[in-house]
Amino acid sequence: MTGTPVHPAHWPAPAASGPVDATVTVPGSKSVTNRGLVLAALAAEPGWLRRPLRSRDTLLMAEALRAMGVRIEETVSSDSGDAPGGGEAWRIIPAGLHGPATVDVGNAGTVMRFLPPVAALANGPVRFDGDPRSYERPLHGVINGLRALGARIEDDGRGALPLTVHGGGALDGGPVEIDASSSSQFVSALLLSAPRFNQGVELRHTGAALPSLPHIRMTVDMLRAAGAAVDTPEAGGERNVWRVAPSALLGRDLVVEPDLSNAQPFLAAALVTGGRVTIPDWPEHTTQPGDALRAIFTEMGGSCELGRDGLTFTGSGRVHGIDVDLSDVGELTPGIAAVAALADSESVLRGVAHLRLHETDRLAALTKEINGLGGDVTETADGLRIRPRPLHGGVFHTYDDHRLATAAAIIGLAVGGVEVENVATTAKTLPDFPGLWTGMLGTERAAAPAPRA
Ligand SMILES: O=C(O)C1=C[C@@H](OP(=O)(O)O)[C@@H](O)[C@H](O)C1
Ligand SMILES: C=C(OP(=O)(O)O)C(=O)O
Repeated sequence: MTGTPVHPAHWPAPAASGPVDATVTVPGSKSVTNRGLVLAALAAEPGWLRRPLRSRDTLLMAEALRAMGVRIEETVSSDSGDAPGGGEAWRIIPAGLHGPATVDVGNAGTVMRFLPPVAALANGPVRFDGDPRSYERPLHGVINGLRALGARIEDDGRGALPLTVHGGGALDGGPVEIDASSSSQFVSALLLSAPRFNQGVELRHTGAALPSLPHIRMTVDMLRAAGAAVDTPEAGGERNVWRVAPSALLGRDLVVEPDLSNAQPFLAAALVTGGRVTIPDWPEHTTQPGDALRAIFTEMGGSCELGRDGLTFTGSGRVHGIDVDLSDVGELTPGIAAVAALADSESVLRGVAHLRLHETDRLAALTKEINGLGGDVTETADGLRIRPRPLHGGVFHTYDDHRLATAAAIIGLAVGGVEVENVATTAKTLPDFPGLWTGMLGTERAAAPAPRA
């Protein structure tokens, strides 16, 4: 392990003493939970979310919907937590949406983008505010889009928080063009509420490349599963256009998949230590971007098998660099950068310029912090170039970014003396990350691997 912390408030990232061999149950998906909450709140009847993620981002979403009149009851069923119907469940009971209300978005992209359209459907003013960083994250696509669709919004003209949506109880809807090149969440936001707009929506993205396409597919899939008619005329040659017809939404009974992006550090631990990690309940089919880790980490030196027990990822003991376009799966970048810093060859991570506007400027933060441990990372116009170097211990700053903290933990497995500043920031999307991490390490195989049963 790592000895005395250099700063008592910092978390000494545990080094692995051998190959990890663990099964890690990862909590529910942030993206599915927060879409599920919004769709259930807009539905015509009550619904259930089972195994929801309970983390800062999802609790802020639930609190905001409650502030607008929705009832959300948190229950723990006495059935086994392993059964699809067992464990924690939230019952969502929609009601007439109303202001006055205040919404704290924290630093949750899903809350700051998905809820202004909901507020436009409410009766009365809804004020949006959040962490200092939320003032810097782009929101112009949602603000401009909603105004074009008939909403009244009071803001300071920067295309960002804070703002007040003066809901009129209904919204015209209709055709609208936005530039969503800085966040796919602008598109998801307008689509999620669109069945409740009088004319639905015909949404067209007009800017440069659109990031995080799997997250838009997740929005479309979940809308359809709730009974909405969504047309994506891509097949007819019309790209970046979505049509949602006005309709009532059904109350669903939805079991939330594990968060595959939060599975990343655990899979990375298998890769970096040449060990083996199983993630139970890995879905066979999913729109979550984390599913891409099967291919990405395999290319970086491991192998994986999807079976009855879940996804088992096995490291080979060697870690290779990678040249990869991450525009579809940008939220995986910090974890991939951490593994790349420990690889046997150079990596180039492309297509993720929009990460400069995430929880922090992730490209600058990863460059500074990995280089602070002796690494050689340079920023490119749209990503990172990472040349592995022998690393040493030191403080890894996290800038209130959960994925910076988990990236630091990955590096700490292989590099003694890494101190993670504010590891508690992982609570944005992952309750008790340090507990899960040390639990995984508690099951490390001894230096000589024990025979498998
Ligand atoms: O819709 C979603 O649930 C998300 C979309 C993506 O946002 P961007 O398109 O802004 O990168 C992703 O990075 C974020 O973590 C979650
Ligand atoms: C970009 C992320 O979050 P947000 O939903 O706040 O945009 C993320 O979780 O990596």
